Order: sequence, then structure tokens, then C-alpha cells
Amino acid sequence: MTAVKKIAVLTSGGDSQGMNAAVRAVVRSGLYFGLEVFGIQRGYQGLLNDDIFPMDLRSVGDIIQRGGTVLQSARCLEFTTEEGQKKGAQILRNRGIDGVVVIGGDGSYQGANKLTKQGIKTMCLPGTIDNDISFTDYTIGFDTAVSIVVDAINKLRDTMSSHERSSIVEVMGRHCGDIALHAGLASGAETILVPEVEFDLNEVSDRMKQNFKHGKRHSIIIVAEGVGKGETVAQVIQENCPDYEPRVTVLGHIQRGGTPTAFDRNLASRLGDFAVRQLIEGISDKACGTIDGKLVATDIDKVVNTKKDFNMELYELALRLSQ
Ligand SMILES: Nc1ncnc2c1ncn2[C@@H]1O[C@H](COP(=O)(O)OP(=O)(O)OP(=O)(O)O)[C@@H](O)[C@H]1O
Ligand SMILES: O=P(O)(O)OC[C@H]1O[C@](O)(CO)[C@@H](O)[C@@H]1O
Ligand SMILES: [Mg+2]
Repeated sequence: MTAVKKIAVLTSGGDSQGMNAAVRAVVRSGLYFGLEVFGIQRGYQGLLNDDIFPMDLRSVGDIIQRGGTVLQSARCLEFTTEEGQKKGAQILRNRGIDGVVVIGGDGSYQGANKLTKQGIKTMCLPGTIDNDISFTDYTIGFDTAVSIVVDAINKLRDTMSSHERSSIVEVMGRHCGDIALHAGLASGAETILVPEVEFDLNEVSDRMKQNFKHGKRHSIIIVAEGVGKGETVAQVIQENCPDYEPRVTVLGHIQRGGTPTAFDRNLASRLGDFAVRQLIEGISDKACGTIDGKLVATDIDKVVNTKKDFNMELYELALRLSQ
């Protein structure tokens, strides 16, 4: 006896690599356990448009390796209103759908939480490159985004080293510095500017001068978008250390595309299957994640109201190793 018979899956907010692997896992596990599974196109917007269709085993074939989301994603203002939420729940009830798996970021989680209040069972999966969701070690897409940034910095190092320049790399992460931190440590960046840690650009410039004096041939500064524009940082460097000719690279949406890493595919597969099994057991209104690698389901309310801890240990390590 399962607590749900018909479930649906949607992707919402900014897309992330591995969302397709998560959709595949939800669909295949659901079918494996004898449920009917539906896809909702374009997130909550598609729900309100009743853009809902049945999914079978083959509908998720050949997508595990693809970035983006075959269900497409959207941001939907109407769904933030109670009227919109009531309408969405009614559309699901009309179709006999009793459970929904929402793959997205913190905003999408809040939407799921509201849907639960309208009587629909929900499970959330962390689909965002930002790694800004609490109660999970990692979000789906983060590992791929970090790899993309590291790969870009490898290339920048070559040319910056030839010209003894400083490179300022602006990365995504909205209000969260995790992409900057993990990519910075992995690429040996000299400075990592994140919203979680206060900094002084004059001190950054002084440190850069010292390092150049000690034989550094170039300098990499990573700027998380949450602290501002790379251009602003470049202006201060240009004034304080004009010899190092700062050059700015804004990586932008490149960080959100491309084939997901094995890590992201495996995380997505585990979480998608876990979400379905939770719904079958009658559990609802939870965010799925891993803590110390183990699968966990935490109240959505708690997740959206808890700011993710910033890993100061890693930050200090990156500083120590980049002198
Ligand atoms: N408080 C809320 N109540 C109901 N629905 C919400 C709420 N906040 C957000 N949503 C819905 O979730 C959608 C996605 O939210 P948002 O734009 O914040 O992205 P996200 O899911 O946080 O992803 P990311 O930050 O990775 O882009 C919104 O467009 C809206 O439809
Ligand atoms: O794709 P959009 O709407 O420009 O949003 C960009 C934002 O989405 C994210 O990619 C994911 O939240 C952020 O890192 C970035 O600030
Ligand atoms: Mg968000």
C-alpha cells in the first residue's frame, strides 16, 4: 500500500547540471514502485497552465548526461500568491496527482511548502549551482559549476602568467560564496572575495604587491557575485598596483551549462529515488539532501529558514596555501 498513486515532477528557478538526472531518477523509481508519473513543464508556471503530461521509462532516456532540464524551468510570480497556490493545488487534484517532487532552489522550496499547505504532498530536491541550501552537504549542479570555473581559471593562468598580470574572475552564487570558495581552493587563487567574509580591497592590493615581490608571476582574484562586480575590484587594483594590469573575466551562465559531473549525476540519482520512496511512505513537506554523505529529509520550513554555514576552515586553508 503506497501513500501516493500519482506523482508529478517539476524543475524551477535557475536550472542546474544534474536536474535531468534527478528527473530521470524520480520517473524511473516512481514507475518501478508502480506509481503513475507526470512531468510538469516550466516549473510553477507550467503547473498553473496545466502543462502536465504522463512520463514513461523512455521519456527520460538519454538525458542523464545532459545539462539544462528537459522539463524546462521558469520563475513564476503568480505562484507566490495564495490564489496561485490554490489554483495549482486544484489543477493537481483534478488530475488525481497527490504528490509532487520539486527540483530547484530555496525559492522553489517555499513554493512547495505552500503547496503542502493546500493539501498536496511534496518533496524537494536541491537543484541549484549555488550550494546555498542548508541541511545538505551539496546541491545538484554545484560540483559541475565549480569544475567549469576551475577549468576557466586554468586557461586564464596561462595568459596571465605570460604577461605577469592579475586576473579578476567573477563567479555566480547570488548571496553565497561557495562556488568562489571551492573553485578558489582548487585553482590556487590568491584572493577569494565572498559575501560571508568582510574584506578590504586595499589590503588585497598590498598582499598582491608582496606576493609579486616574492616572485609570483600572476595573481588570481575570485569575486563571488554576492559581493559586487569584478569591475569594481579591478578599479581598486588598477589604482593601487597599475603594474599588474588587472583583467576581468565574468564567467556568467557558462557556469550553469554543460554535461554534469559523475558526482552531480550520482547525487541527483540518489536524491530523486529517495524523494519517491519518502512520498510512498506518506512523508511530505521535506527537503532531501545528504549530510556526511547520508540521505536525509528535513522539514522544508526549517531548511528555508536556516542560513547555510560557510566553511571558514576551507577559506583559511585557501588563504594559507596561496601566499
Ligand atoms: N515565497 C514563495 N511562495 C511561493 N512560491 C515561491 C516563493 N518564492 C519563490 N516561489 C516560486 O519559486 C520560483 C523560483 O524561485 P527563485 O526564483 O527564488 O529560484 P530558486 O528556486 O531559489 O532557484 P535559484 O536561486 O537557484 O535560481 C519563483 O519564481 C516562484 O514561482
Ligand atoms: O539566470 P538568471 O535569472 O540570470 O539568474 C542568475 C542567478 O541564478 C543562479 O545561477 C542560481 O541561483 C545564481 O548563481 C545567479 O545569481
Ligand atoms: Mg535561490
